[in-house]
Amino acid sequence: MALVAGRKTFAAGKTLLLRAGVWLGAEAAARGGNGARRFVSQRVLVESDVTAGIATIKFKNPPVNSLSLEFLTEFIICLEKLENDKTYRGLILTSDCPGIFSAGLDLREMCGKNLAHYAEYWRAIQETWLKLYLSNMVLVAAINGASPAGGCLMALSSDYRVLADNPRYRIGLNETLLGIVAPFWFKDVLVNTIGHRAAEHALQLGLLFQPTEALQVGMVDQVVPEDQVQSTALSVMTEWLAIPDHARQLTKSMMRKATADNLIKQREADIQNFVSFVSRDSIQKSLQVYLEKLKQKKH
Ligand SMILES: CCCCCCCC/C=C/C=C/CC(=O)SCCNC(=O)CCNC(=O)[C@H](O)C(C)(C)COP(=O)(O)OP(=O)(O)OC[C@H]1O[C@@H](n2cnc3c(N)ncnc32)[C@H](O)[C@@H]1OP(=O)(O)O
Repeated sequence: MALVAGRKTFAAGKTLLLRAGVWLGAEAAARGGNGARRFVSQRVLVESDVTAGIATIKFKNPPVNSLSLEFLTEFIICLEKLENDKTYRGLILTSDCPGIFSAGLDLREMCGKNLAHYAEYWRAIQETWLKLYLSNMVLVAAINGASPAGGCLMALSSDYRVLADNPRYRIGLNETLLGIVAPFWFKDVLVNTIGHRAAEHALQLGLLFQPTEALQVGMVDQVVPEDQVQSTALSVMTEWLAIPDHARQLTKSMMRKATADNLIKQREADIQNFVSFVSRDSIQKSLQVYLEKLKQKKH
């Protein structure tokens, strides 16, 4: 396994410093005789079935798979590796943390840091989304836990969503409950998925849906018993992979390009908006109060 500190070049000529210890791994992994490979990085686990052309990324950033800068850096590298390796036509996104798909953006990255940090963080969030949303692979989200805000966005950016039938696993864009506003491109993805009226309702109230409600509103495509999430994701994937890649990829691009371009053409302005919004005293206060409430919940 190669442990390195280096630089990753992102769009717009910007760079994101890779933290020491990030896996850049040459196929570090055990390679079984049956075509199965397993890449190991600290926060992102990649399992793959070379014969089927399917990889599975398991988020492994306990306790809640928050999207910290370190997690995002590893995740982007893994995505790029899979995207560039033509062996893989399908990718399943799921979690290695019991009961949590992802708690969304890491609130600690948005609190008490300097402006340059907020800008670096937001660029990584944008990059992650663009890579997911525009992936040539078929993406299936096997949602095996709670999925608020940024966690929900990751699921919404997939091509198909399977959610475990557990009332504790709520999913939605709850930003207003934190006193913050979902960025326009989060909103666009939600509108594309559930329609304008339902999205307006859900966004203003910061609704987190239980599985049956999420299915009803169209936020997920299937709700299945918890122990069937992975097998269902796999059989959905097989169905999607039966479609010729070029036709499916062009269709996906036709459906998604305008939404992605909307961000791409104003990435820098979007970063500046985020930085000035999140650094306001009132927003810092709201985020701190929210984090404190999360901590106190236990006691
Ligand atoms: C004018 C227009 C300008 C527009 C500009 C845009 C501006 C802003 C954009 C921001 C967009 C943000 C999107 C987001 O993703 S914000 C994050 C939203 N996430 C949440 O609300 C989830 C919060 N967490 C939970 O609800 C729960 O933790 C849950 C995921 C359901 C898991 O519950 P449970 O298993 O009971 O675990 P705990 O709550 O006890 O949490 C364990 C520890 O983890 C910490 N934690 C939880 N979530 C986060 C998080 N998102 N970031 C950082 N840390 C988190 C929690 O505090 C506990 O910590 P500790 O053990 O130290 O007490």
